[in-house]
Amino acid sequence: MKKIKIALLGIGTVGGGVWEILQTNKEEIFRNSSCEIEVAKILVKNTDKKRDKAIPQNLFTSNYEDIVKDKEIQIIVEVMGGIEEARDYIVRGIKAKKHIVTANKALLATHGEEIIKEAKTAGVELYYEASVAGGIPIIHALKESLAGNKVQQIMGILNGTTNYILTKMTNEKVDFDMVLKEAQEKGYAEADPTADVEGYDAAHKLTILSSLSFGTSVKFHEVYREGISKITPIDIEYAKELGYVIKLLAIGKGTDDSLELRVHPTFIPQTHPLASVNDSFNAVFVKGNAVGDLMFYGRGAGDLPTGSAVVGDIISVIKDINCKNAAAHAIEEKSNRNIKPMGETEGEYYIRLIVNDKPGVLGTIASLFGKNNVSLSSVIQKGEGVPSVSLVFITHFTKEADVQRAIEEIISLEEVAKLANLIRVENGQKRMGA
Ligand SMILES: NC(=O)C1=CN([C@@H]2O[C@H](COP(=O)(O)OP(=O)(O)OC[C@H]3O[C@@H](n4cnc5c(N)ncnc54)[C@H](OP(=O)(O)O)[C@@H]3O)[C@@H](O)[C@H]2O)C=CC1
Ligand SMILES: N[C@@H](CC=O)C(=O)O
Ligand code: NA
Repeated sequence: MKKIKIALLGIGTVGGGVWEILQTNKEEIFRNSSCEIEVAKILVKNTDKKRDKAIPQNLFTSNYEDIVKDKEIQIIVEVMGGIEEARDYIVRGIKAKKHIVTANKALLATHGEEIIKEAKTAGVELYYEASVAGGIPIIHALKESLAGNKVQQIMGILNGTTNYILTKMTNEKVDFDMVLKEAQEKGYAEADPTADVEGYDAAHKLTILSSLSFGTSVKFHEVYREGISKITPIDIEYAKELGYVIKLLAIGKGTDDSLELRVHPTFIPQTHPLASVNDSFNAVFVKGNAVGDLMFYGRGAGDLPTGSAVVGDIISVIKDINCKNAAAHAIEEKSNRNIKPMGETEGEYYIRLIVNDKPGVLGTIASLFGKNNVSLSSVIQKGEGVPSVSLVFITHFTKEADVQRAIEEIISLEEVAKLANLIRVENGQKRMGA
């Protein structure tokens, strides 16, 4: 029986899932790869740590040299996280002619281009299915099954933590801070939740997805990013009243000459397929010019779902080694499309203002929207009889820069106390009259 030796860099949540799948699904893995996979070494920070899996102690090392210098190890599986150390280990592994599987979205979003170049130069394989939407096979789908399409749009719920928080806020009408605290206590959200709640994690994933979808090298800093920490139960209630739900969406849209890349809270119609993706689930909606609309749904995190993607990648490497099939990558391709500045993007907008309820205030605000080419489709006023009221507007299809200019002028009015929120609306298409 042919045996292939691999090393794991890390055996935390994801590494533990990989270990478990390799033990439990030996038969299936052999059937699909014609190989027996042996974990020859595991890199950890602390070799003395008590582990809840029965792993032979002699596999552990805290010295990367034990792995990179071992000629029998053919595949390095990086599931340790972090950026600079992971980059160094991966590049050194590639130079030592080892194939790489990684789950590290932060690394790929920041150094993907360099790593892919190194892998190509060395003639080794690099797979990263687990880096976007965990167990959902979206990378494979874009690289293989959808390779004959011009991808026009990708729209995803790519972060489980924020989707869990927004779902709870929607169902239980509770504040962001309260749900976050509870999610941290239950271990759903990290102690430092910034990467998730401020949209960095989703933006890392969108960087990788849009590079593949649009065949161009997208840089992380080119993705517009806004998190969910400013969303309140009031906005969620207005969304409901207007027929929407609020989701943190990662959106990539491509035309022949430009790309739009953004992560932000979004109003989506209650009837949109992404509206019913709840709790910590992920989903990716893809529109291809041949295939039409597709939706991928599943678990974007967790030991076994993410481990499933990693083990699938290990098997792909084994197949490639055996049939010498070079993988195609787009992260390194140079763009011939401009990334649209946020001001040039177009859409509909939900705008909530707190104003002093004086005669004429609505007219003044409406005329400032009009003066800046922003046409309004709905207006709601709540809080009659009190000095401050909420004024809620949904605009027609309009340019972001026009909306921002109108808001700047509106909030400088004496009668306007503040802009309580601005949330972009995705209707999928321009509506009648927009
Ligand atoms: N958790 C998830 O559901 C998902 C995670 N990912 C990605 O997978 C990667 C791993 O995440 P996760 O499993 O959650 O991480 P964990 O923190 O659970 O585990 C990290 C593991 O790597 C080891 N490690 C960390 N840093 C070093 C280092 N500098 N040198 C040696 N060993 C190190 C740790 O060692 P020790 O055990 O000694 O502490 C631990 O075993 C990340 O890139 C993450 O973004 C992707 C999709 C989903
Ligand atoms: N923190 C991420 C998990 C892995 O990608 C999430 O909440 O989705
Ligand atoms: Na995936």
